[in-house]
Amino acid sequence: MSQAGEREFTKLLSPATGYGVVVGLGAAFAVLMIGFTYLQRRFTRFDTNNASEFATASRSIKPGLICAGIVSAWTWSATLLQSSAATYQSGLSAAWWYGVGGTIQIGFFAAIAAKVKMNANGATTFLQICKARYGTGCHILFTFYALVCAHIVAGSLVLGASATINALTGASIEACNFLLPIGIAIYVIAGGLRATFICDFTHTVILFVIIYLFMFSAYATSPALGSISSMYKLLVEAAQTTPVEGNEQGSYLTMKSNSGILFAGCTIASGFSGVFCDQGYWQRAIASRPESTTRAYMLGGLSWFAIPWAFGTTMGLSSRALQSTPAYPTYPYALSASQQSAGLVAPAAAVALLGKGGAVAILLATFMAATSAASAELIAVSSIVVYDIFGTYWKPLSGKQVVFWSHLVIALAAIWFGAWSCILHKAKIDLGWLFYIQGVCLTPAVVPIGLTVSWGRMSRISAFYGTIFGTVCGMIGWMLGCWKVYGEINTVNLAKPYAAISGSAPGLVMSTLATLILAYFFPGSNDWTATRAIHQADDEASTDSKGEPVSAHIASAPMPEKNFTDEKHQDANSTTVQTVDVNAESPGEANETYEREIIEELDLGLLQKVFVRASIISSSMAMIITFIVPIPMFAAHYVFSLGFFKFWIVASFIWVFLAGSFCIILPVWESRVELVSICKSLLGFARIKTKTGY
Ligand SMILES: NC(N)=O
Repeated sequence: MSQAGEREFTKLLSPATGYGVVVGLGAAFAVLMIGFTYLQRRFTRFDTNNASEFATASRSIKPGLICAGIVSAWTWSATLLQSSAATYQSGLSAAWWYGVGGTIQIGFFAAIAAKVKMNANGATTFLQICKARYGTGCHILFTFYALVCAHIVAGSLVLGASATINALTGASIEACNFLLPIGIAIYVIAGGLRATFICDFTHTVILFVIIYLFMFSAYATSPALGSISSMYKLLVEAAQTTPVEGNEQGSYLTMKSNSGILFAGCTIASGFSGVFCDQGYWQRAIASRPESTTRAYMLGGLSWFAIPWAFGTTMGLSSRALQSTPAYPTYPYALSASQQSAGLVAPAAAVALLGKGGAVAILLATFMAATSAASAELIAVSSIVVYDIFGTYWKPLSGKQVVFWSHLVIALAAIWFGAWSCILHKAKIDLGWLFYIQGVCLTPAVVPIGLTVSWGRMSRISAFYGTIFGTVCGMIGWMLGCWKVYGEINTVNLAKPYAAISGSAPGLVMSTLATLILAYFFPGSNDWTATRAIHQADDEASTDSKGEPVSAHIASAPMPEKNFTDEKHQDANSTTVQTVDVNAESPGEANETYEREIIEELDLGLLQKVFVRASIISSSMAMIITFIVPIPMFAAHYVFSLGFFKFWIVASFIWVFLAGSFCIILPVWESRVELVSICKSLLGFARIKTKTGY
């Protein structure tokens, strides 16, 4: 049993290693992206100097890469660290609930994404849809929510990663707060949204490999644990020495956990707000091919579930099981409350399982999680600022101006996120705090935003006042809950679970009720003409007949005749491959025209069917993972037998392997033609270079 007291984390790695990972890997990704962007410009029809390619990847991404992108963008530092911390505290139910709390929203978002394609396929941000439907008041309100969301997400990504790097290596938290987002900004600027998808893919591959590594170590190879049975035995002992209050028999091996259920409520609220208020999610829905958006989101949601469930279970339980062993980094003490809240449960397990190698692996996993999600966040913020603030309230922007301002905003946002994370750190706000507060702050906007793209009855009044009413109820509930349950309203108590749920539940429920009631009495016109007329800024689309730029926000320019041919023509004499557009003069025009083809070819009837199918599948999936699997075990007060625990762990292995296949193999398979073509072109190009000597 661990002694009472606390001490600092043993640092197995040097600060130089910490800086090396942050700066070195950041630079490696930047080089990769610059190389990728070069290949993309040279051998494909897509050019990142084009505004819509930069912000929406020309709406052409295939489902496998979208799936990897969703998994990657939704795998935050918190997904790894907070799921493990909650499992350490409440037992294995918490990892399941963390998975539920993030997955069901992605399922519902899959249905909403079909509606985006039907009703506003030319939009770049969800805020443009709000503006087109409701006007300025709602646009400003939801822009505020989107920016609050970006700040909470960015803070938790950067702070979670910096705290882990600091605990493992001693590198300064403040320095990491700046170095992480700045390194990410460099590669995002180099490659735009398509580049972040490619980086997401690379990150996801590395992340899954590290998850497999820890799972095999915990359940098969580690001398300290090494089998499911020995994990089970140590957890039974832990329940005797440090039982969990509110769990059946104080056990870590039960779904009957009061703190687990409370965590479920908080994580579901936090997850809904993190999906619907985050432009990063809409950006991905907009970036995908219309016909595959929903499938990609479904696959993404199911794949993502494996990460908190499998990783949280493995690392949270390993940390609990091994905390009395000398290899544990705070031995002979358990982790303090502040160390747990800072997200150090998984790093502690990694070190206890694999020593220095484990420290390096968790460092890499945290870095990958933070960078891939933060890259999505940087693009999201730049889209909001450029399209919804500059383009809407300052002046119309041409495509070139959009790209210029996007680059500048990404660079400034990266520096600001560094400063913002330092402010939070100085205010003693950490990953756990931000996790609980996210639902409180953002749930009132979830349903009004979701219905904006999907329900014709929504009106300016129902969206605006529904959100405001939910916000007021949520804030009152938050303060009252904190005061009644914890006795005093202060920073620490406000982010405790009962306070958080007293704020997020009324925020979600009351805003939903108010929105529905107001929409009944003050219905909208069910007219989607304005949202379907939204078009993003591009070199061609944003210039009117006199060559003047038109609004980057809504340009209802008529669609041009199709003039793009998708074929790549190989010049037999030069052996170099070029994208040839028979009429377009520049790659920018090629992007533009390709995209317009996609927009023109939308089959609304088919998309409506996709919407209905996605709604049915996501509701069924939500029922299964939220009620059918866990609730009977909760109601029966079931404590896992060794046999059932083995089944549970094997199921998590299978799920994580399937998820890995979706995210790693599918994107490569789908792009096999392009990959082979680029490889052939590269080989041909290299041969010519050798022959001609330049
Ligand atoms: N992305 C989350 N909720 O971990």
